[in-house]
Amino acid sequence: MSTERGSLSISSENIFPIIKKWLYSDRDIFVRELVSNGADAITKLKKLELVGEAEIPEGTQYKITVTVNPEEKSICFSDNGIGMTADEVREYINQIAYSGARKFIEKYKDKASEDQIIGHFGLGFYSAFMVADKVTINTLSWQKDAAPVYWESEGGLEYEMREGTRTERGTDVTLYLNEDSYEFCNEYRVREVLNKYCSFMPVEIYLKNANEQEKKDSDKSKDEKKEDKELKPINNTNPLWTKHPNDCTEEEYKEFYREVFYDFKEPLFWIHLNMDYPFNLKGILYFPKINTEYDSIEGVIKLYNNQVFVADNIKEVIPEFLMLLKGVLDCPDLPLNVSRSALQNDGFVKKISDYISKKVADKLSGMYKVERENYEKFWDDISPFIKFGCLKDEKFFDRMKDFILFKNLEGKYITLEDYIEKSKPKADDADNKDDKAADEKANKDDMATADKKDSSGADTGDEAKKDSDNKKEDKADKKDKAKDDEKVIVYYVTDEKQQSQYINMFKEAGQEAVILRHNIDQPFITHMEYRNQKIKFQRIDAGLSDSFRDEVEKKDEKILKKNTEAMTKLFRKILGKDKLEVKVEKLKNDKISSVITMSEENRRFQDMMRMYNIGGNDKNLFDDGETLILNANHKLVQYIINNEDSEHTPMICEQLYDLAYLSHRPLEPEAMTKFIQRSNEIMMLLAKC
Ligand SMILES: Nc1ncnc2c1ncn2[C@@H]1O[C@H](COP(=O)(O)OP(=O)(O)OP(=O)(O)O)[C@@H](O)[C@H]1O
Repeated sequence: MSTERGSLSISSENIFPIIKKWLYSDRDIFVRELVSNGADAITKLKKLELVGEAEIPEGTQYKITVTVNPEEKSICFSDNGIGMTADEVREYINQIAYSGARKFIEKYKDKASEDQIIGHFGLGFYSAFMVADKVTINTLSWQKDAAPVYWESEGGLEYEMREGTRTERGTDVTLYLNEDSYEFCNEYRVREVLNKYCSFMPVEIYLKNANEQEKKDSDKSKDEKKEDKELKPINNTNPLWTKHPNDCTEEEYKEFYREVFYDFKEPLFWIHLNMDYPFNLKGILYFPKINTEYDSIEGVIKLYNNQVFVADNIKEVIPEFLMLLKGVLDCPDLPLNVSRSALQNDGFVKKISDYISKKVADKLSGMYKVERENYEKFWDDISPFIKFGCLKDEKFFDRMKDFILFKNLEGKYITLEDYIEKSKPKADDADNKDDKAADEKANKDDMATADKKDSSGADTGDEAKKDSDNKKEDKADKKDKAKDDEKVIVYYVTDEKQQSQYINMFKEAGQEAVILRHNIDQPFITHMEYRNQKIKFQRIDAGLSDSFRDEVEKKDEKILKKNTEAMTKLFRKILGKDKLEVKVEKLKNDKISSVITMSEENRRFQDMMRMYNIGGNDKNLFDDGETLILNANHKLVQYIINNEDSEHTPMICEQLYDLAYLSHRPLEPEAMTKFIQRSNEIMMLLAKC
């Protein structure tokens, strides 16, 4: 073959600046592209062998060798795949590779900076020119009697082709690096890049340093040379996700997790996705052990395309809440050479995302049904993730809503249904009692009306019926309305230490409450209320139900009212809080002197204001809506009621207020200082010193 020269028909002034800018952040991508080309060449040859077209000597070890040469400032990608004939080089390299690049640029030239492109697939061979001034190809086709071809191009605009010298089937692509890219002839740097992109490629990849090899060869004995041959590939060609789940052991899953995520804490459990239809998707999602004390949980989902790494955490493909997990996903069908915004609108991508979300919900609900014990054991770790998923993905919420657990005051895990069931009998009893009484009354009224009308002698049978019907309708209306108002209240605790006084009261009254102490719980319960209009969450200190109070006789009621008025005046004056609500009540637990309650709405609103730092030092804003309940069954309260003017009353009032406040929310610094001082004074009074 005579030497052949030509120019590559691309308009150079457009292409380079764009590609350079576009690839700037991850120039190392060329390694992935060239190794992938080698792997494709091997896969093609294997296929030809499979269909009986190509005859390959037995024992052939397919491999790709990446050789760095720091002295020559080059890097070479060598494979023993299909190779190319001169015609193929003309077609695939001179035309297709370049026309591919050109098409690509035409499509993205206006968007390159803003609209980031996901995978850089599609650029392939051309990406070599991002780091190299000169690129050469030495190739020999698998075909019988094929002649070797040598090809070179400087700058990627013109090429030269002639007969080559290669004697073994396959292709070498050598890049003579430009000054800015010398890092890519450093063995460690290249190893790093190979580990990033090629750790799980399906063909063995070896990394060599040409200079060291030469040195070793000259120094070494024969035995040592043999050792070199047993160099280990840098990759694992059969990553666990490619195996059938039935063939994987627990230890293998754990080891793979350590290997990929360098996390030496064992994962809680995992989901192995293995699907061929209607799209091809394989992967393993791990639920890592997390510490719920910390707010942020960061996971990583690695996305692969046919075992070639594409990127971490591509949110267009992976449901956002899954980013809290750690995992690998291999999806060969993904259109990765398109822009991110195109992916967002891609129905197919949406389907994948939905499928993954469904699989995760299936696994979790399956665990709930079959391995409830394990599910409970993991609950504290997985619940922030599940709740986040419920907030972000309505379908996930629908699938998971019956499998949300709540830890109650006894430390047992119950579902919302369990909770409702437990609080139902009382409500039902009351309901039934009321209904029965109302029914009886309505019947009696009916009869009385009928009697009356009858005795007057008028033919009012119909009217009486109408009247009775009206009453019944009225009753039904009222009942509906009552049902509407009668939401099941789910009481909850956010801080077991701080709210211990309320917890004790709840426990004594046999009242159920659940513990919701994670940050995600507030938005989550708001969402639950929105989705389930029959329930209402209420923090344990939002109010006291009748079950905490003594039954009060009529005459006592009057006294309590009078005391309430007196104490309101007194406390407002002493504390200087003229909006403070005070109530004197008879609480069953006579060890409790004072409690503060604040309506759920007010507290949520104030918590939100605090979170966003609105309202600053406006104390009045935050005192708004609180009620101080004084227990008339407690001796101290009785004392101040009876001794409003005593010398110690102001001190006792302040202390009672602070003690109640402490169970509700931490004291502000100034109040805390006063509280400590006052406590000391009280002890001094006790010690009479
Ligand atoms: N190492 C190789 N051995 C054999 N043929 C190769 C090799 N490298 C490239 N080719 C040929 O050159 C063509 C163009 O390569 P290029 O990398 O530009 O695009 P591609 O591999 O087809 O697609 P992609 O953009 O996904 O990489 C390939 O399709 C292949 O036919």
